[in-house]
Amino acid sequence: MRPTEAAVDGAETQALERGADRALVAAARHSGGRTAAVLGCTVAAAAAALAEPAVLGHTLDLLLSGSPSGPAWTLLCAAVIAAEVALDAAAARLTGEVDGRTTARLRRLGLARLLRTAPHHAARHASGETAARLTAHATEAGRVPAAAAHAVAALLPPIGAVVALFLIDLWTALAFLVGVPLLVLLLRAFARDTLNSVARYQQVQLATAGRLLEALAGARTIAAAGSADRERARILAQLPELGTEGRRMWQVYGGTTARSAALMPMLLYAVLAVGGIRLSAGAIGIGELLAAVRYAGLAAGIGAVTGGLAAVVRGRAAARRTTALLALPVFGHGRKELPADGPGALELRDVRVVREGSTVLHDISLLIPGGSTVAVVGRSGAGKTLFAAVAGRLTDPDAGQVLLDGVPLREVTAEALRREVGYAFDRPVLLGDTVGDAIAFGADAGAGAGTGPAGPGPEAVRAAARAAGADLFVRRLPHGYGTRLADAPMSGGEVQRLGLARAFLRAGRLLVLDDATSSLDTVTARQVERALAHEIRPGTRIVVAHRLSSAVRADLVVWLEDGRVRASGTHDELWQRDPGYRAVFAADAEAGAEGAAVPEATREAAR
Ligand SMILES: Nc1ncnc2c1ncn2[C@@H]1O[C@H](COP(=O)(O)OP(=O)(O)OP(=O)(O)O)[C@@H](O)[C@H]1O
Repeated sequence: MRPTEAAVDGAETQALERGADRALVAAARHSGGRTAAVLGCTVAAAAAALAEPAVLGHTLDLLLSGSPSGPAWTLLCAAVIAAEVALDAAAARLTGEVDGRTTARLRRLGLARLLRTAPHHAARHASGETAARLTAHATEAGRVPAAAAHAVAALLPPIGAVVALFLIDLWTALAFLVGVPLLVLLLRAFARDTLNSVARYQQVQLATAGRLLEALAGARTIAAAGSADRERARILAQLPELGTEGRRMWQVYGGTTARSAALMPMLLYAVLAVGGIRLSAGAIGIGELLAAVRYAGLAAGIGAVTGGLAAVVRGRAAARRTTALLALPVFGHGRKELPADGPGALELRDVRVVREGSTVLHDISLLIPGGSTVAVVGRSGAGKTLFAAVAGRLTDPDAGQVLLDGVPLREVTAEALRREVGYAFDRPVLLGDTVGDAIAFGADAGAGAGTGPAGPGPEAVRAAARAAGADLFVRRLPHGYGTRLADAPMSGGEVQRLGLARAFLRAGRLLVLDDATSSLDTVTARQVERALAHEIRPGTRIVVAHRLSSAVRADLVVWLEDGRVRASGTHDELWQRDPGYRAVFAADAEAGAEGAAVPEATREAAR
C-alpha cells in the first residue's frame, strides 16, 4: 500500500528534524571545545549564583553575632560575587565565538552540498529560499549550541535553589513548591506557542524571499509588461501574515514574561510569610531567612529559562530549513580514469530520464563515433537539453548508462570529467572578477589547448576568445581582458561568446554546446563553427541546435521527438527521406537559410 501524503510528509519532517539535530551536534563539536567551555562557564556562574545566598546569609549571621570569622566570610562573599561576574563575561564572549563558528559551519556544509548535487536537484528550492536558508536561517540555527548550554545552566540555579530551600527549612520550601505547577504550565505553553508561530514566520520569510529573487531575475519582463505594481503586491502579499506571526511571537514571549513576573512576587511573599513565622518560632535565623528569600527568587527565576528556550526553539526550526539542503542527493564520482588519448566515443545504452514523475527521455540507445560532430535537433521540449546533460554528465539517467570511450561516466573521476568534458550554454553565467577570469574559469592544469600547470596563460585565453569571436569586443573594453565583469555591460550574444571561449579553452575529448550560438549573428556563428572544426582540440562535439546550418555541417544528426530518437543519420539522408524532419527547420528553410536546398554544397563550403 502506498503511504498517504501526510504520512510521507510526517516521515520527511522527522528525518529533517533528526538531520538538523545531528548537524547541530556535529557543528557544536566542530567549535573546538568552545561549546563545552560555554557550558563550563555558565554552570560555574550558576554554581556561584547558588553559593552566594548561602554565603551571604551565613556572613550576616556571623557579623550579627560578632564572630571573629565575620571579615573572612565578607571577603569570601566578595570573591563569590566577583567570580560570578567574571564567569558571566567569559560565557558571553565564548557564546559569540560559538555562534559565529556554528553558523559558518552550517553555511559551509549547506553550500558544499548545493554545489555537489545535480543541477536539477539544486533547483528544487527557489533561489531566494536557498539564499534565506544559507543566511538568516543559518544565523538563527548557529545560536542553538550556545543557547542550549545557557538553557541547561539556567536550570541549575532554580533546581539548586529548591534543594537549598529544603535544606534551610522544610515549611519554607513547601510554601514555595505550591506555586511550581503554575510555573511548569507556563513554560510548556510558551514552548508550544513559540514553536508554532516561529515555524510559520520562517515559512513566510522563505516564500517572500523566493518571490523577491524571482522578480529581480525577471525585472525586464516586469518592466516590459508594466506590471511593477502587481509584482510588488505579489512579493509583499504575505507581509501582513509575517507581521501577525512576528507580533504573536513577541506576544507569547511578553505574556510568559509578564505572567512569570506576576507569579514571582507571590511566591516570594509566600516564602517570606512562612519564613517569618519560622523565624519568630526560632526554627531559623535572620541570615537563613535572607538566604531563603534569595533562593526563592532564584528558584522562581526559572522563567529566565524561557529566553534560552525560545532561542533553542527558533534555532532548531531554522536549522531544519538550512539542513534541508543537506538532504539533497550528492552527485558522486567514481575512481576510474578515461583511456589515454581516447577519441571521445560516446555510447548511450537504454538511457531513460524521469522528471517530476514523467519520463522525458525514453530508452535512448546510440553510438557516437569518437571525433564526430553530432547535431541534436528537434522541436522545443523534445528533450535536447536533457540529452546534452546526460551525454556530458550534468545529470545521471534514471535508467541505463552513458559510456565515454568505454568507461561508464558515473565511474569516471571528477578530475577526468572536468578535464575531458566541456560545456557551453545558451545563457552562460560568467564567474570570476574580470573578463579574462571568466574565460579561464575552471581551466587549470592540463585542460584544453594552451593551458599550463598553473592554469591557462593570457595567450591561451586570447586564442580561445578569438575562436569564439569574442577577442575584438573584449579588446575594446576599457581594460581589455582585465576589465571587471561588473564594469563590462554585455549583450546576450557577447555573453554567449565568452561562454563559448570558456568552453573552447578547456575543450577535452567531448564538447557539448547546448544552443550555445543561438544569440550569435550568422557570420559569427559560421566563424565559430569553422574554429570548432579547425582551431580547437579535435574531439567529439554534441551540438544542440535549432539552426539548419548546424545540422548541415554535422557528421550525424540525432532527431528527437517527445523524448525519443525519432531518427538518426546524416542531414542529407534525413532531409531527403522525411518531410517531418524538414518541418523541424521549416522557418529556416522558408527564410532561404544556407544549405536548405543544397546541403552537400553547404557542407563543402563550411570546410
Ligand atoms: N527539472 C525538470 N522538471 C520537470 N520537467 C522537466 C525538467 N527538465 C526538463 N523537463 C521537461 O523535459 C522535457 C524536455 O526538456 P528539454 O529542456 O530537454 O527540451 P529541449 O528540447 O531542450 O527544449 P528547447 O528547445 O525548448 O530548449 C520538457 O517537456 C521539459 O518540460
